[in-house]
Amino acid sequence: MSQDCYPVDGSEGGSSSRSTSHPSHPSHRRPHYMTVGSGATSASAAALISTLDHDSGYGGSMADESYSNDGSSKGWHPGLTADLPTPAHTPTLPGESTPASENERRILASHIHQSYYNRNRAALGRQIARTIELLHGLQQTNSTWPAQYPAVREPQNARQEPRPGFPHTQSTAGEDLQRQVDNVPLRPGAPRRAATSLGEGSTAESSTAAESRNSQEPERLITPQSAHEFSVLKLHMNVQGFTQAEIAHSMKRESIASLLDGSIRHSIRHLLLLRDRIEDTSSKVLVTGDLNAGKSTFCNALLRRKILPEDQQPCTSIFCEVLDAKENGNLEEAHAVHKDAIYDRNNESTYDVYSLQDLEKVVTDNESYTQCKVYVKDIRTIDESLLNNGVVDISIIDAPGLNSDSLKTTAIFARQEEIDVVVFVVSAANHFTLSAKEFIWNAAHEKAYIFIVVNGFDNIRDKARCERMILEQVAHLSPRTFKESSELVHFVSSNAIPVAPAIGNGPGGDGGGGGGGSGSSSGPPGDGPPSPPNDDEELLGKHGEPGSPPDKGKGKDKEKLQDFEQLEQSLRRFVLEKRARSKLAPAKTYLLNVLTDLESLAIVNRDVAQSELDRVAQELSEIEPAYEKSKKARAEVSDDVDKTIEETCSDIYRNTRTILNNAISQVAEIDLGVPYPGLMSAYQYAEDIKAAMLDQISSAVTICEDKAKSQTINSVNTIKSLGVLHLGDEYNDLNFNSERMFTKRRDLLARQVDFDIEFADFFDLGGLWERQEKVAGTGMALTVASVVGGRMVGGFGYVDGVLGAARVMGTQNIRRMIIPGIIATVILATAYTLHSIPHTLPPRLSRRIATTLSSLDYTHTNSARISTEVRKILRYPAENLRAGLQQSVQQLGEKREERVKVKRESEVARKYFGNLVRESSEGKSRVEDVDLEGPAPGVAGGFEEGTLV
Ligand SMILES: Nc1nc2c(ncn2[C@@H]2O[C@H](COP(=O)(O)OP(=O)(O)OP(=O)(O)O)[C@@H](O)[C@H]2O)c(=O)[nH]1
Repeated sequence: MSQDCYPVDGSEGGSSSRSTSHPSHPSHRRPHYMTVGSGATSASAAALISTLDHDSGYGGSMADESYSNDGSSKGWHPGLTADLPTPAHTPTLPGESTPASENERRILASHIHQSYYNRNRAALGRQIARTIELLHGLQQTNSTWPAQYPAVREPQNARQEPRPGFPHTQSTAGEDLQRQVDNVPLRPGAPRRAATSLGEGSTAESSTAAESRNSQEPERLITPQSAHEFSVLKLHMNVQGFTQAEIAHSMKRESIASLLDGSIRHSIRHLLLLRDRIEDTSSKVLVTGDLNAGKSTFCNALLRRKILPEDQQPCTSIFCEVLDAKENGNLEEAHAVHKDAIYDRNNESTYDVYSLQDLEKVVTDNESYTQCKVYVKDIRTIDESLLNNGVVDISIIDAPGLNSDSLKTTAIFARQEEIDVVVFVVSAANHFTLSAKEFIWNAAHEKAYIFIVVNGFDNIRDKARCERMILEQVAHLSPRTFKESSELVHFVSSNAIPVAPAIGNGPGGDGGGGGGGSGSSSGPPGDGPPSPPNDDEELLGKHGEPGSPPDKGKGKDKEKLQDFEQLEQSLRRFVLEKRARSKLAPAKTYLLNVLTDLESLAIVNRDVAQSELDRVAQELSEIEPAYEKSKKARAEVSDDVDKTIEETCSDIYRNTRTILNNAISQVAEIDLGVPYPGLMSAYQYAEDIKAAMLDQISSAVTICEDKAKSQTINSVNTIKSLGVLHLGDEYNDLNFNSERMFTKRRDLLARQVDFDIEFADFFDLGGLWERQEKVAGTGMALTVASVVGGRMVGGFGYVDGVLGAARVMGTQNIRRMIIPGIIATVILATAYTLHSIPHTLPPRLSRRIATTLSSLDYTHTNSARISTEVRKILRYPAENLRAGLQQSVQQLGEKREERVKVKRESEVARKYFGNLVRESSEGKSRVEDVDLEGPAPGVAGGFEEGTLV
C-alpha cells in the first residue's frame, strides 16, 4: 500500500510538499472532525479528539518480518493506528462520523495492545520463574543422578566440512563494547543459529534472519533419542572436527554432568537477566546519520528544546544520550562518561558533571569522553512527549555523524539489545553517502526496520524528485523499510520546529548555541522546567527560515510542523511497537530454546532411566536367587566341610590305632628275617630282633601315614569339588602337595623305646608259664618238669635215653645218681633254654616293647599326631572354601545392594524426567502461545484483509 503512494518509477507527479505526495493517504493529515447537529462539541468528544491527536499509540507487536517481492508483505504495518477509512465491517455508531469512530478504534486498539503487551510480559515472566525452578530441579537431580547427554551423529559430509560456529542470537547482558567490536561480523555475516544462548562472543541477530538461515543448515543424522541439537544447555567443549555429542560420548558421565551443571547455572543467570529486561520499561532510540545531516537539530526538535549543540560543521563527537531528568533526581545536567569507564550514576568517579550550557564543550571535539548522559526535564505532556510518554522510559541517543571512523562504533551501538529503534537522519540535499549505505545495509539485518528521517527538506526545491530518489535508495537498502515507507520514511525540516532554549531564561532568550535558525526562542521563566511550546512563533524560537515572507512563511511552517508531528506520531508508534518485540522476543526465544533443550534432555534421560531400571530389574532377578543360594550354600557347605574333616580325622585316628596296635601285638609273630647266629651271639641277636621289631612298628606308622595321606587327598578333593560346585570359576584352588605331609622324623618315638637287653630276656619263663597254663592245670614244677622233660624228650633223644637207663638201673642207683642227675637236668634245662632263644626271645622282646610303647601311649600319640596333621592340612582348603563362599555371598550382597540403589535412583530419575518432559512441553506450549507477532484479538477484525499479520 505505501509503495503505491510512492511509486519509485517516478510516475507520480511531483508535488511540492510531503503531504501532497500522499494523496491516497488521508492518514497523513490531521483528521478533520465534523460536528453533527447544532450543539457544541461535547466535553468527552473534545477529550477524545485531543487524545486522538496525541495518540499514545501502543502499537501491536512486530509482524512477521518476512518480506516478499510480490508485494505481499507481512511486515510491520501501520494500519493499526493509521488514519485509514473505517472498514465496512467496523461497527459505527449511528450518527457518528467515520473519523470519530476510527479514532475511537485507535484508542481502543491502543489500550488493547498495551494490555496485550502486559499480558505477554506477565506470561513470559511467569514462565521464566517456572523454567528457573525446572533448571534448579535438574541441577539437583544431576548432582545425584548424573544426567546423560544425547548422542547426535553427524553425517559424513558434515564431518568432512566442519560446521561453522553458531554464535547465538542473543548476546549476554553486560558484555562490554569492545568485546562486541571484536565479534561483529561485517557483511555478510557468518551463519548463526536462531537460538539464544550464553555463548561467549555472541553477537545479536534478529530471530527472523536466524530463522531463514536455520533452514539452510545441513540436515543432521541423529539418534532416535533426540531430534534436537542443544542450543542453550550445550556443553562447552571444543575439539577440532568433533561434534559436542561425539565428545560427550567419549566422556565420563560424571564429567558430562559437571559440564551440564555449568550450562544450567549459566542458563539460570541468563533467565534472571531476561526477567530483569522484560520488567525494564526503558527503551532507547539511537539517532544516527551522516555528518551534519541535522541529527542534533532533529533531537532538539523532538525534545522541543535546544539541548544538543547544533553547528554547520560536524560537531558531535560522542554519543549523547538524552534521558528524563527524573532518573537523575529531577536535576538537569550532563554526565560525561570517562573513557574506559562503565557509567554508574551513583559513582561520580565514572563521569564528570557539566551543566546543559556547557554541553557543547563536552560534545564537540572531545577526546576524554566516549559518551555523555544528558538529563533533561521534558517540557511536553505525556501525550506529546517521546521521552516521558507515560508508558515507557525512552531515551534518545544522538550519535556522532557517520564516517569511516565512527561507522563501526555506531554499528555496534545500534546492535545493542537495549536499542529498540534506529532513527537514521539523512540530508535531503545530500542523500545517502557510502557510509550511510553501509550502515543501513548492516543495520537492516539486525533491526529489520529503520526509521528514516530525511531532513532539511526545506532546502529542496523539487521535493517530489527528492522523495522519489530517496525512496528508490531506501528500496535497495532496506526493502522492508521501503514497504512501510509511509510510516517509516519522513521528509521533514527539523530546524523549522519551534524549540525552547536549553535553560529557561524567559521569552526570546536562546540559551543554546544558535544553528541556522532565526534564533528567536523562548522558554519558561525562572528556574522551573520550561513550559510546553506551542505553535506560536512569538513565544518560541525555531530553527526556521529567516527569509520567508510572513504569511507564506507561516503557512509553510505550519505544514512543516504538521509533517514533523506526523513523524512524531509514527515514531511513537514505532518505538512502542518495537519495544514489545525487542523486549519480549529475546525472552520468548530463549525460553523456547531452553525448554526445548530441557524437553530433549528429559526425554533422553527418562528413557535412559527406564532402560537402567529394566536392566537393573533384570539383573536383580538373577542376583537375588543367586544371593540367597549363596547364603544357603555358605551354611551348608560349611557344615559339610566340617563333617568331612571330622569323619576323615576320626577315621584316620581309628585306622592308625588299629594298625599300630596290631603291629605291636603281632610283631613277635612275623618273620623279622633276623637269623639266629648261635649262643655266642645271642645278645647281638636280641639287639637285632629288638631293632627289627621297632622298624616293623615304624613301618606300620608309615603305612598309617600313607593311608592318612590318601584319605587327606580324597577329602581335599571332596572340599574342592564342593568349592567348584558352589563357586564355579570363582573357586580359588589351593596348591596341595601331599608329599609334604608327615615330614617330621617319625622314628623319634620309636627311638624313645630304647631298653637294654637283660639276661632274663633269654629265659622266657613267663612264656613257658603261659604255655604251660594253656596245656593243663597241674602244679608248676611238674608242669615245668614234664614240659621240660617232655620237651627234652621230644627235643633231645639222648636225655630220654638217660632217664630210661635210670629206670633200668633201679632206685638205689638212682639215689646215688640224683645229685648228678639234678645237675645234669639243670644243665640240660639251661642248654634247652639257650637253645630255644630264637623262639622265646621275640615274644619276650615284643612284650617288653609293647609294655614300653604302652607306657609311652605310643599308639594314641601317633594316631593323634597323624589325625591332627590331617585336620591341620584339611583346614586350609576348608577355610579357603569358606572364604570363597563368604566372598561370594558378600560380592553378591554388594552387587544386590548396588542394584537396589540404582533401581531406587532410576525410579526417582524416571519419575523426575517424566515430569520434566511434561512440564517443559507444557511450558513450551505456554511460551508458544505468547504471540508477539500478531495484533491483539478483536483488533484484527478492524483491518482490511491482508494488512494484518
Ligand atoms: N535548512 C535546514 N537546515 C538544517 C535542518 N536541520 C539542521 N539544519 C542545520 O544543519 C546544520 C547541522 O545540524 P546539526 O544538527 O548540527 O547536524 P548533526 O547531524 O547533528 O551534525 P554532526 O552530528 O555534528 O555531524 C546546522 O547548521 C543546522 O541548523 C533543516 O531541516 N533545514
